[in-house]
Amino acid sequence: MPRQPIKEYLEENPKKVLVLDGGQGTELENRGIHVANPVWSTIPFISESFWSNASSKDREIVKGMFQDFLDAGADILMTITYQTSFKSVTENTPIKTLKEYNELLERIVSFSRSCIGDEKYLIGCIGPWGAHVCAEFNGDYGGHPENIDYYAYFKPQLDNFFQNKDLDLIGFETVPNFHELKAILSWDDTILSKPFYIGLSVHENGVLRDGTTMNEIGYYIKSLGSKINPNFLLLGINCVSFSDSPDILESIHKELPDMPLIAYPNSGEIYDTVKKIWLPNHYSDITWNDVVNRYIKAGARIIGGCCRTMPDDIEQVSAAVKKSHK
Ligand code: MET
Ligand SMILES: [Zn+2]
Repeated sequence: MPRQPIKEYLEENPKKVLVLDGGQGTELENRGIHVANPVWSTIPFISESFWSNASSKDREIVKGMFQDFLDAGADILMTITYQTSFKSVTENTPIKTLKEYNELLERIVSFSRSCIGDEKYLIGCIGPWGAHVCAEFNGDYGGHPENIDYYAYFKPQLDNFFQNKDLDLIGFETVPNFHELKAILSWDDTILSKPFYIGLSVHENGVLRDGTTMNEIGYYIKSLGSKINPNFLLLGINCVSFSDSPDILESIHKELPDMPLIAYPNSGEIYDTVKKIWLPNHYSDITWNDVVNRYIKAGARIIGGCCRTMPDDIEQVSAAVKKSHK
């Protein structure tokens, strides 16, 4: 077994920080894949030619992206499965059965593993319910978010990922709603049977997108006490504003000082949904080095980038992490 189990690695090396890759969906878009469709960055994997034609252009693009993140210094990379829930895939692609869906996930995971080799860690990435209903950035899960059957939504992807030995960690990303967070934390280690983390989607002003404060989240997690799933390894933030992210991570650390954290912000650019362009980040004087140092002081153990962060960003994260290890 070339990789030490990630839980053991984090426990035995309390001062070490792992470098995560950058924003994959937006990076594939930069490289020419048209991701504007209901299953977003899953799209290249839906076409049979991706699998049957070894020199398919999309295949080269995905491989090239993984290689560039590896060259930038990533220790841990993600499968491109943010919008690959059973519901999204079966409603929007020719894939209709559980058998075909499982084949799709197995192909994606084993392809990702072949791109990154056996030594790096691989995260099975799972987008929130919000990714299915376009609500990751407003947390609006309708009138009765408590009645949504989150388990039914996640189950096919979870069942598949939890039995796949190529995956070291499961990532619930961009979770914007407190009811969804509580649902995930209510599942025990028979359901969530391998290490997982939760990345929260947090507004610039520091509250979860649905308005829940970090204090309420901290209080809730502490109240679970020994009932907490032992596979819950890290809590953190992803796809939040680059410049506000250190304050946000520090606020989580203040509530839960012993919790290992994960942080991977977006580039800080804002997407103009009308003009369909990215508008610049107004705080470009803040560097990755500053951000990474503040994250590490606040208990971060995995650091990388989300949407619109590129290999060049990961190189800067990696340089800052290396300096901190000296
Ligand atoms: C909307 S956040 C998207 C996160 C996902 N891991 C990606 O970069 O593709
Ligand atoms: Zn993102």
